Parts: sequence; C-alpha cells; structure tokens
Amino acid sequence: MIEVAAAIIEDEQGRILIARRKPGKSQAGLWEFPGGKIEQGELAEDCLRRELMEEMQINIAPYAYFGVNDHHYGATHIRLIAYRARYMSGQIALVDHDEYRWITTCDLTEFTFAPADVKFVEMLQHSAS
Ligand SMILES: Nc1nc2c([nH]c(=O)n2[C@H]2C[C@H](O)[C@@H](COP(=O)(O)OP(=O)(O)OP(=O)(O)O)O2)c(=O)[nH]1
Ligand SMILES: [Mg+2]
Repeated sequence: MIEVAAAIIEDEQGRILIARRKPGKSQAGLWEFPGGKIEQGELAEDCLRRELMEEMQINIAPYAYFGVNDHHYGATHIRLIAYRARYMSGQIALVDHDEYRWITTCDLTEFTFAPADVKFVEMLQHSAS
C-alpha cells in the first residue's frame, strides 16, 4: 500500500488549485490535487509542504484534514489522504504537471480527475455554497 498526500489549496478568493499530470507519469493527462508519496515517518502535512515546493515551487500551509480514499489501480493499492491548505507564496513553476488552473468548485465538472480523486471532487461539490 502506497500512502499519498494531496493538497486542496485555496487562494485568497477561495479558488482551488488543480494540476494535470504530465505525459510519462502514472495517470498522465488526468487532473489531480497536487502532492505525492509520504516518506517513512513523515507527517502528511510535512509531505505536502515538501512536495509543493519540489513540484510547483510554492509555499503552502496545510490547515485541516479533509478525507481519505483507498483506491486500487490494478494491483497497486493507493491510500490518498487529502488536506485543505492555503497558498502562501511563490510563483508556480511546473515540474510533474503540464497545466494548472485555479478554479471554483462549480468548475470541477469540467475536468477529468484521477479515479482516486473522484470522492474528494464530489465532497467539494456537495460542500459548495
Ligand atoms: N499527488 C497526487 N497523486 C495522486 C492523486 N490521485 C491519484 O490517483 N494519485 C496517484 C498518482 C500516483 O500513482 C500516486 C503517487 O503520486 P505522485 O506521482 O504525485 O507521487 P510523487 O509526487 O511522490 O512522485 P513520483 O515519485 O511517483 O514521481 O498517486 C492526487 O490527487 N494527487
Ligand atoms: Mg506528485
């Protein structure tokens, strides 16, 4: 089982950051909440701060647990752990993605997400005011 942390990052207007996995990566072409594999002994929040700096060169502040989703991609069992986070600083520079968008929860339907993310997308749509 692989533990992966994903960040639902908000800007000051309450928009959410999503990114498209670039060709050559698993789930290439699908949208996700950025993050990555949790290292041995690492806290999910620390993983997210590290991954967002590595993958996008931005500083974020995770502030609340959002949810967990277990998903099987063939023989690979992924445990995706989501946190809400605030965007703090930095200009986005893509490393593992080929596109990113700041979107409202209404816009979520326009994007095809990685299968493990669909639960979180639905939770965000239902919590939208
Ligand atoms: N970060 C992230 N990974 C996701 C999401 N949904 C989803 O199915 N995954 C899958 C894709 C990958 O198979 C797996 C690991 O994520 P990852 O590729 O971002 O891991 P990583 O940043 O550590 O990168 P790498 O070492 O695998 O190159 O989790 C998501 O919302 N965010
Ligand atoms: Mg990643």
